[in-house]
Amino acid sequence: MKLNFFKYQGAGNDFVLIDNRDNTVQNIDKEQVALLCDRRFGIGGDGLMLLEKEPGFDFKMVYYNADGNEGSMCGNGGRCIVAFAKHLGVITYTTKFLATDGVHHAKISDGGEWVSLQMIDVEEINKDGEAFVLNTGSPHYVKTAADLAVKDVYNEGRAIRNNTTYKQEGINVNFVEPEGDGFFVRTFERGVENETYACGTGVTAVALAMAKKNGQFGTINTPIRVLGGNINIRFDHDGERFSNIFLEGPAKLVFEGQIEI
Ligand SMILES: N[C@H](CCC[C@H](N)C(=O)O)C(=O)O
Repeated sequence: MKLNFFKYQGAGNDFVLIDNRDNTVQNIDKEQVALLCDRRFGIGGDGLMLLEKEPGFDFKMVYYNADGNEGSMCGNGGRCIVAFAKHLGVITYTTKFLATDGVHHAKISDGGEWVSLQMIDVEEINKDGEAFVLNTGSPHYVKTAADLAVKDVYNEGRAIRNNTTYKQEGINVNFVEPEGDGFFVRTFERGVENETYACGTGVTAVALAMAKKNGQFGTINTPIRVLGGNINIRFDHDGERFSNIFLEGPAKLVFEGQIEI
């Protein structure tokens, strides 16, 4: 099968995107997705997305993790597929699309490289020892850390992701340290099974967990630095519920090409 692909990155979280409005990609298997995402034998990416037609929506986002398993919601992927939809002429500056966790609204800047994506509302934040556990479309573990720049995120994150509590379903592990008027965050991602340069649902989880931890209510704006750039999260917190959550950051086309699989 010959595929035309587009490679995007959002704060260094990178993805292979395929326009599947004509349904040429059907029953893509785990090995094929993993090969496309492989940085040595394939194109390379933290995940792969198909942009598909969906009645009542501008498009549907189908997301796979780099290991080939169909993943849950991907925030940076969501921002990249919005930029891709604009590039294809499917949308102009605003959109309503469907993803695995439900309906998403998004807005894209004039230049088409800055995307604000609404995330699902969150009510439940649990504790695991000192850490926070919540689902922002994907499951996340959030733990504060000191000297994050030199932390062994790969080994510590992998150990948490594979402990008896999380081994079966997996979890994304985020370490956070205060920085300026926001935070610095590093994430070990399930499905990539490695540290990535950014994780959108992850930084969203961090922003909400830190607001809960610090007792912040009202409309909150949280700037977060990740290894691949800067992301902003704004949301409302009424003490019970987090709503109007927006994940904002860059989404850029890197290159496009054709590959035979
Ligand atoms: N990189 C993604 C998360 C992908 C989800 C995945 N790692 C999982 O939970 O299976 C993001 O920007 O939100």
